[in-house]
Amino acid sequence: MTVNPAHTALWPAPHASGAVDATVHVPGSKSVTNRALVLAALASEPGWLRRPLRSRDTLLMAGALRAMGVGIEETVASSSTVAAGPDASGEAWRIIPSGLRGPATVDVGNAGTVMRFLPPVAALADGPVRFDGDPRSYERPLHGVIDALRVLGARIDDDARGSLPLTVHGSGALDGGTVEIDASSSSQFVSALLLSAPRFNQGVEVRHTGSTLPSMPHIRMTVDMLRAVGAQVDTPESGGEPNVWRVTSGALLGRDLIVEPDLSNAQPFLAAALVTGGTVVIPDWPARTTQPGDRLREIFTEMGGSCELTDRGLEFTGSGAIHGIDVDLGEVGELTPGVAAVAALADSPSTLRGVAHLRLHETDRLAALTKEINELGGDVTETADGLHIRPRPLHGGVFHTYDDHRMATAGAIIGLVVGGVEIENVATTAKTLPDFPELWAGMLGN
Ligand SMILES: O=C(O)C1=C[C@@H](OP(=O)(O)O)[C@@H](O)[C@H](O)C1
Ligand SMILES: C=C(OP(=O)(O)O)C(=O)O
Repeated sequence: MTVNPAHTALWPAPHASGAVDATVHVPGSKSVTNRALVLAALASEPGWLRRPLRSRDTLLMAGALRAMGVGIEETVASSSTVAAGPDASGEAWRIIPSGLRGPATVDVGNAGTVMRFLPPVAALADGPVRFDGDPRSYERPLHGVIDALRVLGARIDDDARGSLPLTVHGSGALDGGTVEIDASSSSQFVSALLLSAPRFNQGVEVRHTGSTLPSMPHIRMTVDMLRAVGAQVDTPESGGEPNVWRVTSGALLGRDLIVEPDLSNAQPFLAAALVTGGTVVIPDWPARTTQPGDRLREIFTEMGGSCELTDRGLEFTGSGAIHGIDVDLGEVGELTPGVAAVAALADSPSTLRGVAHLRLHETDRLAALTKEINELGGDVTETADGLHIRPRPLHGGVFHTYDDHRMATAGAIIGLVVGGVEIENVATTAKTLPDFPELWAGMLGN
């Protein structure tokens, strides 16, 4: 967790002069966009992706698939020309699968979805695919995917043993079969193996052997999206053995999918309503979703707000009071920075649990949140698996972000009600929400 000297630009976090009252159109989900790109690339016919997220992580995914020979055409569709209905107007990507090619080079940046979901795809290519990325990507766990792919028949050179950079020597096909993995450090190991498994000769049986498994909603998202393109998937929730997922080998359909707004990226805007006692509406909030951000309705209600799903979207209102919370965030780890920011402003202490694996996210998020909130006058301590947050009056100062988009948005939440907060490298939000400063200013009527 080091401050990046190349990114010392400071963004004065806008202060809210009163209760916010805004409607915020949140761009598409990173997790849905990147899964949809992988599944469309593996399909046996072209497909469409409408309202995709266009951000660093998704452009890296698209670039990597293109490098392996997949066609991705970016178009803007008008409401009168789309088959999927009027809601599908706007940006649309047409994905044209082809035989996956190597040699190719993939830049994963610091995208967990790219570094974990693509090595199994590369194993199906007909030549070597070299993976490299940001320095932090070398530190993020990848061994679960590498070891599993070897068991399933792939040849991989991982110079650094279990992490990036590495080369997958694709041979045009992969046996597949049964594999045991410990996915306690990232659910993305499981998702990665399941997503490509319909194209493995024998499909896959993934048996998770670790003591914990984070981010179950993201695994459900993988399973739902696989089924939506015609894959047969057996899961613990559909009557199978606990901790075992099976995907049958078979062709995938090309579909026409509208990407839901990214509900985890809706978090700072909902938090703005909560901490200023205002109202924020997020249009197109899905009535049913696997996105972990949907848990915000419950978490932020417990912390003092109230919400309702109406024809306009999710209408979230703060009461003026902000309460502490004792919550296990293991299933929804990516919400932790935003929950911690609100908790630092609450009227009672909070305990956030179940998120030890966040130490290996974009940065060590537990250390970063502790340091940055405490430097503004807060009282946060790390526990073995989370944070204790005792609210204290905060003051202005620089909030460092460690190349972590969710640190930047967490700092912005605090800056709404604490004068003089400056966010270092707010541009890091481009990982999943490139227009964050503009959306934030728009919410505030600036
Ligand atoms: O599969 C996905 O799209 C994700 C899974 C989660 O990863 P971990 O299980 O590694 O926390 C989450 O934190 C990440 O933002 C996105
Ligand atoms: C952990 C995150 O991302 P990644 O997909 O890189 O794991 C995140 O977005 O909070």
